[in-house]
Amino acid sequence: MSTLPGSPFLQRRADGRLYFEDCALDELAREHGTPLYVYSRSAMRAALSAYESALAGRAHLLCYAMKANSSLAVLQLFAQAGCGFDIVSGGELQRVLAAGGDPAKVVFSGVGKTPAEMGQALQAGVRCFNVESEAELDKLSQVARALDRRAPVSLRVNPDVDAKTHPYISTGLKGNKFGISHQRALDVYRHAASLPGIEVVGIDCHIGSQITEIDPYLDALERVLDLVEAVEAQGIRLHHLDLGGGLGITYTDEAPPAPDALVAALLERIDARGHGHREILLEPGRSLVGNAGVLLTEVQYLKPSEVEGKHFCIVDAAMNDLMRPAMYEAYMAIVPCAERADVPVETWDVVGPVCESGDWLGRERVLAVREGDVLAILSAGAYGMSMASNYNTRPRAAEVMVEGRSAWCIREREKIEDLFAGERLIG
Ligand SMILES: Cc1ncc(COP(=O)(O)O)c(C=O)c1O
Ligand SMILES: N[C@@H](CCCC[NH3+])C(=O)O
Repeated sequence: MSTLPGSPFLQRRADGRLYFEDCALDELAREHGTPLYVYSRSAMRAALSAYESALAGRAHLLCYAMKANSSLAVLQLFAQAGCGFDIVSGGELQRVLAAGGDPAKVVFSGVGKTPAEMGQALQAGVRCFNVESEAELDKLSQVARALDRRAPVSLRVNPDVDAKTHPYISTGLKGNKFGISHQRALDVYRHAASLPGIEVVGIDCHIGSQITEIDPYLDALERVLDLVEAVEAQGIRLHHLDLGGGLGITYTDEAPPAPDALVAALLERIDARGHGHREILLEPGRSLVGNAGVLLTEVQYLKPSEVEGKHFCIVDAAMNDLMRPAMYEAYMAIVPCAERADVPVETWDVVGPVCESGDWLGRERVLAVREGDVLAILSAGAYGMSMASNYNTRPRAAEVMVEGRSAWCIREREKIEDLFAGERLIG
């Protein structure tokens, strides 16, 4: 038995087959078809309890950043465990409610909240708006007044800290569109405190995603705490510190800190500066679900190229199912669901059927494969299905949740008719 990168719940057993918990992945592929996302409930729960145990004894709220994986059964799991949610749209709020989540544990982030979304969130009674600009603050005050309410607000501060991650997923540098610069934030807090529709309740910061070091978090925390002290010196009380999400996972050989190591380092610094009485909010996404998911795909054709050394393994999943490789050149491990010794090992570019040269899932992968084999793309639980599209009129994949020997279909495969159901011919 051997464990693969990322999750102790994913194992290659003595029979040469890959199991998620006690479910053989080649069997799930046969039963449900491919492409197929498979998630492990135990892996998600284990990731959550790593955060929860590190925060035990503290006033805290974990707000799962649901953009990472917003499937209802995933949200249901976190809601039942008592989590809140970090949302970025009215649609995400509706999903939280549909999954049984508590709106009073929801924080609403995002640079472009519309007045309609603000109203919807106020009516639902969200815990806090993480406001990202002065213009948004003024709009939110107006919307709240019109509803005869006051909107609970944190300012999302941009601390200008390098999270040392891919430029597309860095959010805390001064050139990024996110948050209010830490130099301007004190003035904006004063303005917020003067607005009739706003009630200042906290401070928020989120510096990026797939972060593999603790130091950028501590650098950001120092700036946030400097600001908290300056704001409170003006008589404006900040109840909670929301330190965002962003903790990375292992895709191949990355070694990010474990959630408990990150939380311990943050709490130590918070206590050392005399802020230990504040409630801590965190917004982890990827680190709760990323390693708890795989994408299964069947090999359609093997196409050894005439060009020296280029061999294509054409599979039935594509960039529309899993966008990370095409979008960020992200490395995702790819392994066969059942090992075979009857074909030679070759170096393959694993590509999808979509009509784009950028439609690849893995380059130069050493695999022994034949047509009809099922491959597993690992660590696909975050930013996989939630970023899937219908490009090339491809229906989105089905999803299965496993726990022990049980497996539940949590999302049916989309049908072609679903894709143009709302379209109209003219005349
Ligand atoms: C505001 C906000 N909070 C939390 C997250 C979660 O990030 P991650 O999935 O990297 O933990 C994101 C995404 O980067 C985000 O934009
Ligand atoms: N979609 C990105 C993460 C974006 C984080 C959202 N702020 C990824 O797959 O890595």
